[in-house]
Amino acid sequence: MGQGEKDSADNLVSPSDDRNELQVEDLRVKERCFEQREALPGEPRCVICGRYGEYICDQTDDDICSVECKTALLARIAAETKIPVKAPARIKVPFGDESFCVRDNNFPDIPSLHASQIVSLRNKLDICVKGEAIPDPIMCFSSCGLPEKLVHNLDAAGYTMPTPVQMQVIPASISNRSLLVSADTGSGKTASFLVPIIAHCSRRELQQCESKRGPLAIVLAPTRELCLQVEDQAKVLGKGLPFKTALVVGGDPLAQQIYRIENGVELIVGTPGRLIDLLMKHNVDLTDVSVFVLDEVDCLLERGFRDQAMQIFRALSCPQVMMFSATIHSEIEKLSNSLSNNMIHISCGNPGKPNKSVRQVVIWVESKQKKQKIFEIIKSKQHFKPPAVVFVSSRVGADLLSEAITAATGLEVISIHGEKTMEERRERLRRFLTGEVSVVVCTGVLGRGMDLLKVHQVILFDMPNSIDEYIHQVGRASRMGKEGVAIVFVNEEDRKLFGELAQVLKTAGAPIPRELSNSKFTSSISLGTDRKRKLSSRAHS
Ligand SMILES: Nc1ncnc2c1ncn2[C@@H]1O[C@H](COP(=O)(O)OP(=O)(O)OP(=O)(O)O)[C@@H](O)[C@H]1O
Repeated sequence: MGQGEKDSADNLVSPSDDRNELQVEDLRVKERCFEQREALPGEPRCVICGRYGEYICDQTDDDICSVECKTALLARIAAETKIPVKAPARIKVPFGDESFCVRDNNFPDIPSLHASQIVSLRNKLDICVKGEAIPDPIMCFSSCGLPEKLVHNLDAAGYTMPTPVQMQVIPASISNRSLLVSADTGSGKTASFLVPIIAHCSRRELQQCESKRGPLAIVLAPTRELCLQVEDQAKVLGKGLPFKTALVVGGDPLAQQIYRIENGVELIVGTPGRLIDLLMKHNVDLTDVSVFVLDEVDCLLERGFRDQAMQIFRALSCPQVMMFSATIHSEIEKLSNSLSNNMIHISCGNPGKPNKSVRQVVIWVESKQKKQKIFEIIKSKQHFKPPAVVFVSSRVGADLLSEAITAATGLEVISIHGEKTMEERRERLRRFLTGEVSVVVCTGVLGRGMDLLKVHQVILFDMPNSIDEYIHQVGRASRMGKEGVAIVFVNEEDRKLFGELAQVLKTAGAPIPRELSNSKFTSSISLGTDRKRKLSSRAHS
């Protein structure tokens, strides 16, 4: 079919037709929207996913791109006009054999949300969306055509229902849209990109469209620990499906990583530096990569990483791009629009601020008193809530402080930072996560994305370099909305952050130390108070 030609929808098969069992080779039209290309300027767009609207739906005359989108369109209309649309019989298959992958039902369940319900659902869940033809949010994992084994794995992982960010990101991602997503720390962003990736890779495998091919998706993250965590979660959710992963980070043997990729993986999770190595020096074939995720995107597009991330992006053949962080600013938004057109912006909860579930306790501590202060906290049964993470600003500081706390309190305290070998970082993180050790002193390597499940207390011994890093570090104390505490040491040396810190504390309703609120580096704007009136009243007193 020539470009721009419109095929009569008579050739389109709809779920109500007799032939429920579509055979790929029988299809003369695109079955799934990801097979369809992006619409060129001036071309019709699919009313469901926004890709090239190659066909006209025979029942509504709308532009659509595939059988899948036709189904979604008819289902939505049926839901609105309450005409029951016969959903295909689901094939129940026993999950005995781990290696068994279940053919997913080819058609999404009937979405039961009316247009006005969608608006109120988004309002209620603080989901803000910006873009064209945005797919409706899902209410449950089984309502968007995921492989049944994947839904089973989600349930087994305790994910009984999607979080707000997952409700909106998963359907948008499955519709192959490029996304820029900002949502609170600990709100489930990782699964929101892993679930569609696993579904996409499993389908490609099921269709056996090519016997030998390269990886299908890449997730980029700024730290090795975060890559480890993302890959672990991918393995858990992809268990028993035709889905293999490769971890590509510095510090691990390069040859093993290349060998694993060349033996066939669906997903690569890596840090920019090592991935560039594979691309440039070892010519790993990434032509089949159709999904590119940048986790902690604001960090990856900062000076140090940006060139590498863009170099990897340019080596791919115009993939679906999905970018995630809890702190995304306008500069990142502008840059993201250059990576893909027709981008959907999704914002959930209260991003750009510390998670509301974290109680911020900021105390003024002179640098010379910091050690004594942290010893007191850790020795206090009332204030110390292990397991705890202590953030410092330097690698040497992490080693020295962990030794000092061990000596002063008798507790075994370990340090993690970039100078340690990958084995040491893995082993120390394992000991902390398994509860063998109850305090870890670290630099920013654990500051972003790390899902330190049992941690509900963080101590910022040193303030980080930016208020964004502050938001991510205090965010380690609360996952999925569970209460946590962040104890923060601040003094004059942190004056460049006083304004933003005071603003963040004021917004959260957290107490502000007098030295901070009275400092000349804390502008009245950040405190929302008129200091002149305050000073003149003191002049009279
Ligand atoms: N649908 C769900 N139901 C229950 N728990 C979930 C669900 N989705 C994610 N979780 C859990 O919530 C925790 C936080 O998830 P995740 O680490 O993906 O958050 P995040 O938004 O990426 O956080 P950050 O911004 O800090 O990286 C994890 O322990 C994860 O297992």
